[in-house]
Amino acid sequence: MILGKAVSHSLFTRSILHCSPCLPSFSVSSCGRRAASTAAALKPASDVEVEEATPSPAHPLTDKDLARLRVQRNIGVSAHIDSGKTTLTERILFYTGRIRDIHEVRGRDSVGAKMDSMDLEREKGITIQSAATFCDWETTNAQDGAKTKYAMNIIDTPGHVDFTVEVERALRVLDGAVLVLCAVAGVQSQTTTVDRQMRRYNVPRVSFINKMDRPGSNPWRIVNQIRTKLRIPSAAVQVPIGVEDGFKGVVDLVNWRSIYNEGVKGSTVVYSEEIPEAVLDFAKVKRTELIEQLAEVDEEIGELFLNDEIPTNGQIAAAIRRSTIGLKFSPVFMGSAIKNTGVQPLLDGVCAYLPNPSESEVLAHDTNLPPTAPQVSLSPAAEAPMVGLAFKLEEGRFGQLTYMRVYQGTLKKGNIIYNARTGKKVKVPRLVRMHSNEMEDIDSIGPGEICAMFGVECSSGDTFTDGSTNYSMTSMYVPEPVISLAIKANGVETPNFSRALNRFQKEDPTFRVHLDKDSKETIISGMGELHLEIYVERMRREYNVDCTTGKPRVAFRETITQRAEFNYTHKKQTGGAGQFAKVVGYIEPMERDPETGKDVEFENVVMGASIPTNFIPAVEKGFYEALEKGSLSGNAISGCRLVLKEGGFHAVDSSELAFRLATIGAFREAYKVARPVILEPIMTVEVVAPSEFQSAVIGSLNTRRGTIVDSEVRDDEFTAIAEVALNEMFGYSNQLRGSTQGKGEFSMEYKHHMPVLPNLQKELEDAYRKTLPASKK
Ligand SMILES: Nc1nc2c(ncn2[C@@H]2O[C@H](COP(=O)(O)OP(=O)(O)OP(=O)(O)O)[C@@H](O)[C@H]2O)c(=O)[nH]1
Repeated sequence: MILGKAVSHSLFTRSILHCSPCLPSFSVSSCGRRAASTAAALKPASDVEVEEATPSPAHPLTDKDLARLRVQRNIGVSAHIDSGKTTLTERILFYTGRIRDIHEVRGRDSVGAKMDSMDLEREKGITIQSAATFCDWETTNAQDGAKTKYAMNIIDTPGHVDFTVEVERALRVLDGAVLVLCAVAGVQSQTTTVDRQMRRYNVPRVSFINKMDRPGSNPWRIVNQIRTKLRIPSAAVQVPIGVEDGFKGVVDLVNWRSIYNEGVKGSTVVYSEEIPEAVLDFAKVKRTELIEQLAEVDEEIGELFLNDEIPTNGQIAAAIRRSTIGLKFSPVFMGSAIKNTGVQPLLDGVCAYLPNPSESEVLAHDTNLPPTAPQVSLSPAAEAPMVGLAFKLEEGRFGQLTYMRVYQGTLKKGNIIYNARTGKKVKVPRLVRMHSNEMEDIDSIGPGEICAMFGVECSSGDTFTDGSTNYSMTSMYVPEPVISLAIKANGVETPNFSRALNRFQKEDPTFRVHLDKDSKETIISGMGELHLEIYVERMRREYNVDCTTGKPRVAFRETITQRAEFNYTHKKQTGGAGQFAKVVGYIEPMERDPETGKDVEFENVVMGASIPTNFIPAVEKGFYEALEKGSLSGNAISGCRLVLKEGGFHAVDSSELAFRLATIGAFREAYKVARPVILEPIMTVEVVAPSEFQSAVIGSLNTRRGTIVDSEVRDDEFTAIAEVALNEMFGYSNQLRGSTQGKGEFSMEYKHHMPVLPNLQKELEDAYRKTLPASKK
């Protein structure tokens, strides 16, 4: 465990989360992607002929499209920290021929894993940025030996929750995922976070129980946890041959055969029709369990089951595929990435059971239509008008790189494309396919594929079209920062200081920078200490800027609890041109959008010409400026909508400045009446420690005003999950170490912001008032 150990030197140890109870089965959300209709009765390529999904009526898929899409997979590898995602991906790259040798995460050869391409990642042994790679995989049909070559885009995402936005980005654009779990630790706090993110974007997943070689590994406990903790109907599609040190292969329950890895680094896969005697009976039981689970979620198997008929291998495989794509089931694979066992069968499973790009419906808004109009369904037809989503920006050695998933049509080098948000057009000068930090130039990219473009300025989450449509895709969910600190360049501040901060902000929407107007300090905010630490370190390494940082502070926020009207006139007549602007409207509390995380909004409902339209943007600007600093504690204001109803202007004295200042003044007045409160981040804290320390751990969480929401005792260790205010977590890693003889581990993740207790509110208000100049008190 890299970071959660109680020996961590850091103030807070990094954050991970247990989500609130999940829905019993996957729900359909409107995050721009809907689960594919299961009616298409999709069958696995490795076993039976594949039927394709219903084509979009507007742009039907041609046979050529279908042939291309059928063998395409865009998948992510996600999990709790240290489950072995990077180690697994390294094997995948090796077996698919992408890399010539395997290098371990923090391995002795000091090369580091391919996908951890940043120096910092290799040093710390953690994944910080998600890396995309492209590879091929050939499967062999178990029945007739027919071979099929698949093209895969794989994204290895960070497990650490401070970099959660990287996971969001990846899942937004992937068609399927591999959820990696440790065979000993099982479902951990971050597993549930990743699970929630997969649900948000309706991403079907196969599960992979890794580390089967570890002492104490127990895949059946993990399968059970997937069912009960993640509430996903699931069943193993394999049974291990040998345990722990003796783990040497798996029984394939679908095709009823044994699979072993042999040769150099397990690169030869040996199939045998003989099932070892030691596991034969058990494998039969588990195959029956697989069929029973499928009967619960799949009609065809359900029917056969009721009639006491035994499904064929092909029928079982087809049912797994249908129910996985239909978000009703997750097949469970097992292996040991480090021991090179079970990885190739997992790859076969990815091809067999995860969807191709035509099998999930992707939606976009037509911005020509009113926002309430139904969204349009995009079609992965090569000849359709191009629509793509820029999901990640990265500034590398060669300039800005923009990662894009093309959803519809074809993107070609030299094409003119339009940014749907800004309306700006841009020529695509260079198109590449990424392999971690190396690239391959390409001339064009078809729908359903992932590529990177050079020289395309935009923000992450922007939609690009070829200009013939006005489609725009919803962006991804961006959580609120929870921690902030003041940062200052040592010595004279060079332009590199702001250059670096600007670049990081563009790359990462959870990293924010603002200038505190009163203290004149630059404040950076993010998802956790490690998150900010990494950026400070990157400033030093990549921009040659050494910085001093202040003490990490909790990112408190302010919000309003009731609606308040305003009717405000800003008037100034001090010789020369005067200033005049009048604004009338109200502010009201606003719920956070569960999809995008947006919780502030400006709405203009002015009828007639009481405010000329050219001044409206100045009102909006004034509103956002006023939100930067609440009057209670100086923290930013969230959860607030401003509605502008009418106003007044003067032919000579009205200006943008006057309207901006009028709005700030109006907001400040209304804010006092809107019963403002201070909010603090509440974290979900997970502690794992030997059972003998249970009462000490629970006691310490209680004294920190924590609410215990779940606990579990296993053999000789226990897990406690509590909700605790981040402000109460200072010094917790030291305390935990002391109270558990260094054997306890903890992790935490942001849950939500909640109003602080009245005494803390008073304390924060008093402290803030002291920092203000006399005129503002
Ligand atoms: N015993 C055992 N150890 C493994 C296995 N796979 C990975 N590990 C070890 O587990 C540790 C974490 O592996 P990583 O591949 O870095 O895990 P990760 O999930 O990518 O970690 P983050 O990127 O930090 O989230 C490393 O020390 C690996 O050597 C496995 O199959 N068996």
